[in-house]
Amino acid sequence: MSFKVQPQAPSMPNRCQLFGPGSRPAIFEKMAASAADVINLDLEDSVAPDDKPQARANIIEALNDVDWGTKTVSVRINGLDTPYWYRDVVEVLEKAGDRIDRFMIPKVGNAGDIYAVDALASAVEAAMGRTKPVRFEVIIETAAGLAHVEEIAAASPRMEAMSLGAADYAASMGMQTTGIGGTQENYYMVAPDGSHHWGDPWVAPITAIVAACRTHGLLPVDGPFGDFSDDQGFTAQARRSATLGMVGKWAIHPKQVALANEVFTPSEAQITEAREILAAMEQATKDGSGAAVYKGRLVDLASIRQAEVIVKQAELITG
Ligand SMILES: C[C@@H](C(=O)SCCNC(=O)CCNC(=O)[C@H](O)C(C)(C)COP(=O)(O)OP(=O)(O)OC[C@H]1O[C@@H](n2cnc3c(N)ncnc32)[C@H](O)[C@@H]1OP(=O)(O)O)[C@H](O)C(=O)O
Ligand SMILES: [Mg+2]
Repeated sequence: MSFKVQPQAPSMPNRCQLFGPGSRPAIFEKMAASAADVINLDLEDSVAPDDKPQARANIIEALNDVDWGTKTVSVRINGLDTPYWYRDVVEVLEKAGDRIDRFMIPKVGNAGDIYAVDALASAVEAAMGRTKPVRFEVIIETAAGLAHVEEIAAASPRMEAMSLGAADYAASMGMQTTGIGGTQENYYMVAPDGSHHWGDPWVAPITAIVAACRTHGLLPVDGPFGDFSDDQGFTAQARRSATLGMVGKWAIHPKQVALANEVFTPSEAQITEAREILAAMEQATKDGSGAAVYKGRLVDLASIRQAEVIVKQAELITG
C-alpha cells in the first residue's frame, strides 16, 4: 500500500441510475416509484434544443413537488460547449429547493470544466444561502475526458461519481460502431478453428475510470446500454463492469432497473463465500499463519480485502 491511503468512495447505494428526459414530465412519478437508487433528470441529449427551457421548468417543478423518497436525485446539465449549461445551473439551484443532490456534467474534457461549474454553483449557493452543496457526477465520453480522467476525478470536493458514456465516447474516439455499449459485431478474435470470439471494446475506458475513481474516492458507474430489448446483453455488460470494479449501471428504460440491481447486489452465494473466506483467514491468523486453503485454493491477507469488498457491498444494500 502506498503511504497515501486509498480513500473510501461515498457510502451510498448506486446500483442503478434511471434516466428520463426533462421534456417528458409524465414519467417523473414513475421514475420516483422505481427501484433505482439514483434518478437522472435529463436536460442534455434526450431533450431537443427548442424544448430546453420547458424541460428546465419541468425538472424544477418535479424537484419541488415529487416525493423522491430516499433516492439520490441528479440533474444532467448541458455540456460546457453549449449556450444552455449556465442557465441549467443557475435556474435549478435558485429554484429547486433542497431535493437536488447532484449535477451530472456531460462530456467533461479536463479539470477546468469542473472548476467552471464549481465556481458558478458556489456563487449561486452563496447568493441563495444554500447550506447543502450540490455534488457532482461526470460522464467520461470523449477522448479528452479519458486522457484527463485522473485530474477530472481529483478536480473538486463536490465530485462523487463518474460514468462511462459509451455512445459519445465511441463517436469522439472515431470508433466504427453505432450500438450503445455491449458487444460490437466487428470486435472479435478468430480462433484456430475459424470460430469468432467477441471481445469487450469498453474494457479500457472502464478500467481507467475505475482506477481514477478508486484513487480519489469516487463511485465508478457504467453508462447506457441502448438496446433495451436485449436483457441478456445488458446483464452481460453489467456483469463485466461489476467484475472490473464498477458499482452500478444506467437504465435508459425502466425494464433495465431490476437487471442492474440484480447484478450490482452481491448474491447469497457470493456473500456466503466471502464470509467463509473471512472465517478461514480468522482461523489462519489464530494459528499464526498468513495464508490458508479454502476449497482447494490459496487465500491470504489480500483475500480478506477482496472478501470485505463483497461484504461491504451487501451491508450497504441491506443497511
Ligand atoms: C446515450 C447517451 C445518453 O444520453 S443515454 C440517457 C439519455 N436518454 C434518456 O434519458 C432516455 C430515457 N428513456 C426514455 O426516454 C424512454 O424510456 C424510451 C424513449 C427509451 C422508451 O419510452 P417508451 O414510452 O416508448 O417505452 P415503453 O416501453 O412504451 O414504456 C413502458 C412504460 O414505462 C414508462 N417509461 C418509459 N420510460 C421511462 C423512464 N425512463 N422512466 C420511468 N418510466 C418510463 C412508460 O411511460 C410506460 O408506462 P405505462 O404506460 O406502462 O404506465 C450517453 O450520454 C452516451 O453518450 O452514451
Ligand atoms: Mg452522451
